[in-house]
Amino acid sequence: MRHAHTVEQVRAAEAELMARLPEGTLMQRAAAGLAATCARLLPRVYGSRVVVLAGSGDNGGDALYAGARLARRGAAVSALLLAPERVHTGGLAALRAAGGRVTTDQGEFSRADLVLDGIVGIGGRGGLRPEAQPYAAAERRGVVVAVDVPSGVDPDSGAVPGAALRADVTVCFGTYKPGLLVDPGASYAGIVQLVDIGLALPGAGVTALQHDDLAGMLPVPTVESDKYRRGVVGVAAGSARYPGAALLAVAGALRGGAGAVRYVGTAAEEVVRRFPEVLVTEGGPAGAGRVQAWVVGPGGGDGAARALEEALASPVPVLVDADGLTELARLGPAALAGRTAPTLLTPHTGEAARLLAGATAQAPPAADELAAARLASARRLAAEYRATVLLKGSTTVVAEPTGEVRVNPTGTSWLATAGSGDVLAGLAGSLLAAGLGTLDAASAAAYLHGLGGREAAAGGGPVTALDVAARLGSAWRVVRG
Ligand SMILES: NC(=O)C1=CN([C@@H]2O[C@H](COP(=O)(O)OP(=O)(O)OC[C@H]3O[C@@H](n4cnc5c(N)ncnc54)[C@H](OP(=O)(O)O)[C@@H]3O)[C@@H](O)[C@H]2O)[C@@H](O)CC1
Ligand SMILES: [K+]
Repeated sequence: MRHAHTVEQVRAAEAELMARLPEGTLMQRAAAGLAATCARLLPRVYGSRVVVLAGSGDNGGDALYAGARLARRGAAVSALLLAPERVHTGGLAALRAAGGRVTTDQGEFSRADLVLDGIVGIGGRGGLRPEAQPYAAAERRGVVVAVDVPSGVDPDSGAVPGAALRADVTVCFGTYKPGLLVDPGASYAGIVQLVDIGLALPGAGVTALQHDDLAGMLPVPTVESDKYRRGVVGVAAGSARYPGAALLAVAGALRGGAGAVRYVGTAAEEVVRRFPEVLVTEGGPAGAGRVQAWVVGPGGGDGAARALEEALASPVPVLVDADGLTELARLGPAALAGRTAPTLLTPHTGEAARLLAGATAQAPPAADELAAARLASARRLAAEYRATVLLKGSTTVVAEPTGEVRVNPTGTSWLATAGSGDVLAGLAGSLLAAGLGTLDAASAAAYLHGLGGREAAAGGGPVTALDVAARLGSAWRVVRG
């Protein structure tokens, strides 16, 4: 699991540790880890050209001290100072003492084998300032290593409010920052490496699953398992207008670990023809047999209102997607007030905007605003509806009403394809039926779905939702080792 902490949490832990250590110890730990990563990235340190972009704070100090360490190993290190009158004096002195120099030739940025971005770190606000903006657009031949955070990325939210420096590698200190894991910030961070500097941190509000976490979470049948013990997932999806959504949701549900899939709705004939193993019932959820979790809404059309009402009245977990969400936005959070079992909402940003409007009786916010602040948007929605919310997008995030968030590290932009969300809904519902809680089911489903998407897109071409569903089995095998 990757744990990410806010700037406020990092500052508090830093102050507590600094009070017990000789001055400068933390910065030296940070610089040592940074220099070690840079040395690994260079074919050889001796003779390579390194440029340090140094801003006015300790982030610049880290970069200058790391530059000094590389200079001592024979690199030709020069520093471009963004605020010369406020540069970190200790860092600059160390660099000079090691044979590094200050330059004003911005062209050195483009010629460097490696650039250290120490313009601004967790003290940064807003995008790059005018003096740093040319570097965001400049050509580069070497690798760019961001110090703690790519400059211009908001560490807490991942928002990129103006120009930012795109990194190939980000070396962060003490903990991950949420902005390194959530787009758009994550897309500026490249590969993120963590250097332990000894901070004692509280529980993380934002986490990201890794392969090992999935291996421990996914349901595994035992010798005593029968289909009912493994869970039956009910899928109320598809309509005369969108029969395909039923097939895609069922395709996802069949690969989520539940023992059986029960389909209710008007696409029953097509579903059985395609998937003979599925139990089918005409009508709505209320008249169907026993299930351990419901998925309602994909392609539901006019039938979505009734399916939603019946599913929400049941005492089992319910996942609401697509047309079910449109209906829920109309009803508002009151529709979930009487639920005794958990509810999982899986909106894209457009649906999230409608849901928020339904909760606040205000005009819906712009979907791109929600996407730019996706952590805050998902948290707000989860709090308003008192439900778990999986907000789809370039980084899918799952938020609990408590504010706890999991961000999904897998995925590919090829997943933004018609029907992909139907597969995800079926998969997550199946994991719910198999007994996972809403947070685990949603984040595990997003993870597997992302891996399936990556695998389907491995050749570099477009993928279809069915391609993704077909790869889910192998995604399970990958994470279970
Ligand atoms: N926490 C830890 O445990 C450890 C932290 N360490 C390191 O310290 C870093 C934090 O250092 P920090 O506090 O000095 O802040 P930092 O990010 O260098 O900014 C400095 C100043 O920049 C300015 N500024 C603001 N926005 C800007 C912008 N967009 N573009 C340009 N400038 C901008 C603003 O000043 P202003 O100009 O507004 O007066 C601000 O005060 C941290 O990221 C890590 O690298 C490690 O050494 C070890 C342990
Ligand atoms: K930086």
